[in-house]
Amino acid sequence: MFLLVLAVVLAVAAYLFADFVRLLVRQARSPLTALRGPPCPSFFIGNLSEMHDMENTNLVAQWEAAYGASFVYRGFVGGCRLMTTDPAAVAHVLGNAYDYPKPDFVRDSLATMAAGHDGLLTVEGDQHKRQRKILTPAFSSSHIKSLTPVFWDKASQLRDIWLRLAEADSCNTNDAKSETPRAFPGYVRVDALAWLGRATLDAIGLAGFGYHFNSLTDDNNELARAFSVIFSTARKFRVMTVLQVWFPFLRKFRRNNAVMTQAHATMRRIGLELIEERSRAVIEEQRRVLSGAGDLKIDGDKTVLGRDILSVLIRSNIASAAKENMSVEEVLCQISTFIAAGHETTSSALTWCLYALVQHPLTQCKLRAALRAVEADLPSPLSLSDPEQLQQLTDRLGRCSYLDWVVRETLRLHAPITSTMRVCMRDEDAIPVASFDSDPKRPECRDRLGRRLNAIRVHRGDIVTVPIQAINKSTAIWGADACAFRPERWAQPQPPTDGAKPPGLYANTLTFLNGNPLYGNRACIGYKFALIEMKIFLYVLLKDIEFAMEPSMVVEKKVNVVTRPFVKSEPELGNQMPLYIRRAPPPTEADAELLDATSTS
Ligand code: HEM
Repeated sequence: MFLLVLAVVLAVAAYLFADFVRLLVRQARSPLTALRGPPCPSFFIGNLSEMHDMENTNLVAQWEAAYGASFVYRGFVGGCRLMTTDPAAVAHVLGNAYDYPKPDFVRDSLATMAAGHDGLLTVEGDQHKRQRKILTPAFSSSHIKSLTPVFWDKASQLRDIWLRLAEADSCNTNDAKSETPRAFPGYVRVDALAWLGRATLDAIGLAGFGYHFNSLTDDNNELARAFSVIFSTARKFRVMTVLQVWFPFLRKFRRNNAVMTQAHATMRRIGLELIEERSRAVIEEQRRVLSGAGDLKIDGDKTVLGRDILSVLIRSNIASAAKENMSVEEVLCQISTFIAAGHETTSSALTWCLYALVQHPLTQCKLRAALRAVEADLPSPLSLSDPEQLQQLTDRLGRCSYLDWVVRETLRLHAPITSTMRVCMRDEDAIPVASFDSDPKRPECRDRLGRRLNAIRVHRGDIVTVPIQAINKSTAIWGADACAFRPERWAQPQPPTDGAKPPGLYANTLTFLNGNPLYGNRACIGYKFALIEMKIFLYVLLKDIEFAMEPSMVVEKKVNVVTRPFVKSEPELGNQMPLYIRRAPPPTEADAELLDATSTS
């Protein structure tokens, strides 16, 4: 017995050792070793430890200033990874997404967090192309527009809850620290992150799957609890995590406690019930259409009985040729993928937007004036049950420039996903860099010996990091005030005005990434959903509520896939955004002047 155990241990050790040697050889032969980069503080984990806090330390900007737009940092056992803020290099990597997929340790980590191994976020190649084609109709502008009543409803529900809290005795609130400081008489403290998280979860549940989480009013929904367990179990930075990156074998030894297993089982059971229910409804819908019963006819999304994304996905799935269909397992993974991808990203964006507005009270006042002007000549009060009125208002919000500028500036400066990683799967490749002649402000790309490069050579297995947030606020792209929150910069038609623009899908930023339908489109499929949702929430909340923050409070960013706020002086409260709220005073004549300022800035 002892010998058998010894043999197994030796076999495993030999296997790991061989893998380790292969890794060292591959890393040593990578052409990336020729590039410049910061010193490596640790042989074992390279620069990874200092990068953990890079959204607060502006580390990438410091590295960019020292080594240019493309340089290498070190990963596990000194492996060189390319980091680039160069628009041409980023465009090449994102534009050839099927040759530059997410590394398998990233996919694996996203899959175990919630997205599943067969969801759109984690699949690659032909499977991704097929899924994206089936899912695209569910995210068309017209379809997203038909989902807006859900956003109006949830935003109004949150506003009413906040106003009730604000108007009740502040000592009676359930929020963590209800004591109102003297600086804010008449205000009450709420944790905006938690409340917005609940509201956006409710919204994705209804708009995505016709499922009522009711998390704004009920703490006990079992699916909401399952998701909260899964998200909060997101892994901490541990040596084991680093080892699992390179030795997939070790991923089998992840700590998966009973609560987590139970949460996954709940997610699966409810997901299957939802699919069955929706499939039955869609098949019945089609049967009635084919038999000529009732007044139903198939007319794109307009015949939707349930307008939710899952119904459209099932309908689109049924309409595809059999070999193009998604399996039940794949459909199941889309449910958790959309909840994972669409809920905390949007609540993070909204939370950071409110943060930016409390830091810039004049902008908050201007935005409120602009929002109040949107409904100036509509019958008042707004009726949520009048779809025509809601549609009219949604269209007007779409045309409110100042709201659009605030949303763009928030998503530029506070991208909820701050970086992404890709791995080269071509045997070798030359990643182009922006030429110095086309963009003289940009530092040239040079190797360790100081030689100017027109392209960066990479081999299969080389990792490329795209620092989304750092590119969004790069001074080389956005100018000297790149780090300032200044919505007025969007008064120009297409900022940034000179130099090479980042190859982003939205507002010349990389917040939603970008893609190429032929070679791999990994851009955010839900970006129109997120933008409309954000605008409706901001309209409903800002119009009636005034927000403030204790000036002494230092808020930092903590990145765990999504960026969340963290108050330095209150670490025991974890991620939070403590804001002070009160009912906004009625409009005054000064609002008209503010409104003028928004249109002339
Ligand atoms: C402000 C809100 C949002 C932001 C900033 C955001 C950002 C992103 C980013 C950066 C990616 C690419 C990730 C990568 O490849 O590394 C992505 C992908 C994705 N997003 Fe979003 N997202 C948001 C909202 C949403 C919403 C509301 C949904 C769904 C309802 C959604 C669904 C997805 C999906 C399914 C993918 C994977 C797409 C693919 O690989 O083909 N996102 N998102």
